[in-house]
Amino acid sequence: MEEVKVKVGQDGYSIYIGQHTLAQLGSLMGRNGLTGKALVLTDAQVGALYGEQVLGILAEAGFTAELFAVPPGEDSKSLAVAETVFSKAITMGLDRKSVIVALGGGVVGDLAGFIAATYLRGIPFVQVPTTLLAQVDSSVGGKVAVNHALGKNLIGAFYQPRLVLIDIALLQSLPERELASGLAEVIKYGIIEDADLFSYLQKNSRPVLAKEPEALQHIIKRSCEIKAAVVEQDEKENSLRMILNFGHTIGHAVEADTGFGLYSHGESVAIGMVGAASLSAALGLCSQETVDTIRCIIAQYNLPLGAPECTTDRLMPFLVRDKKAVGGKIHWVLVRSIGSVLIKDDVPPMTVDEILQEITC
Ligand SMILES: NC(=O)c1ccc[n+]([C@@H]2O[C@H](COP(=O)([O-])OP(=O)(O)OC[C@H]3O[C@@H](n4cnc5c(N)ncnc54)[C@H](O)[C@@H]3O)[C@@H](O)[C@H]2O)c1
Ligand SMILES: O=C(O)C(=O)C[C@@H](O)[C@H](O)[C@H](O)COP(=O)(O)O
Ligand SMILES: [Zn+2]
Repeated sequence: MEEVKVKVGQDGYSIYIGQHTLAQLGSLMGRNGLTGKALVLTDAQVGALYGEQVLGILAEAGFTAELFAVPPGEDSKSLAVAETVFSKAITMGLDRKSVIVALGGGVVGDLAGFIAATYLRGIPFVQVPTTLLAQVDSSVGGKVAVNHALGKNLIGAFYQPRLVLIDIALLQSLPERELASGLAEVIKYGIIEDADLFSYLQKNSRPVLAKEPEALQHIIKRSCEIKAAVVEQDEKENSLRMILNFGHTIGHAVEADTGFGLYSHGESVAIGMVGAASLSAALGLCSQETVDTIRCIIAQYNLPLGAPECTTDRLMPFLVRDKKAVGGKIHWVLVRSIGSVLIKDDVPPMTVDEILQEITC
């Protein structure tokens, strides 16, 4: 098992990464000062696969644990579903020393973190991510939120978990489409920070798509290291952290415009990365070759390059509501070359319009 530290807040926390690590959940929680009651929040699909096993592991470590499953899918990241979880927490008698364990993908993790941040004004929570996307991205860094019909993640907080336990063996049951979705965020890390990771992905699509443990361990650890380093420097997204949002300005607009479900989060980010790369080239910031390289890796990992269901007019209002916008100015994360990005807040709306036309045709 490898360990990546996230040095944020008073004590920071650890991300534990390995094969068949789940059995150590209870002991790691104990070692990190957690005891008492535990509410394991999951979705119905993940709960059916791993719920009983996790309850057993926690019981053996002395926790009084109960499972609560929400419906699978993005719709569960809502205030309505959060309300049902709050009711469970209250009837179970969770107190400030109790813990919420997020067992699932990014939907469960973001929802569980939101509940943990607000229930009794904050109780500890632990991330046990079960999708690749959650293992490389959403379980780390403390962005917790639910959606609003008018936009993604509009109601939330920065609230860090007490530990993250990644068991790559859990990915064996993950459907291909969900694996690809997580790979979109790994491609993102390559573009924003690490040309070597990008080149590893270009050369190793076979073992990665075949879920070979060595390949998974490599890309997950590297992704967590990159995210941890960024979050340590700018936890609340005042500047540097914006780079983790590469592809998300358009990506979130695509997700919202298609009703949160037609395209998964990772697929929407893939489309958004194509848009952001084309925008960068249109502004003379990167070469057309860089755009083609990005399009090529996205296609290599079976991810979409555009969203023909969307229209420019409908996407525009979502862009303005991007959380990186200040005073109506959108902060775009743009690419210079693979491994290097920059932030720009003076992109002409006409150029954005042209790029949106391209990705929606
Ligand atoms: N907080 C952050 O920093 C952050 C970062 C990236 C994404 N996100 C959020 O994460 C969410 C997307 O997360 P996701 O892609 O994990 O989607 P998800 O949580 O909806 O999971 C995808 C599907 O996979 C199933 N699943 C999960 N684990 C499984 C397993 N091991 N085996 C079989 N099936 C399994 C789930 O039941 C679900 O149907 C979005 O809401 C996005 O906004 C947050
Ligand atoms: O951790 C971050 O910071 C990110 O931007 C990671 C993104 O992959 C993630 O989708 C995040 O939830 C987006 O946040 P938002 O602030 O744009 O809602
Ligand atoms: Zn994302």
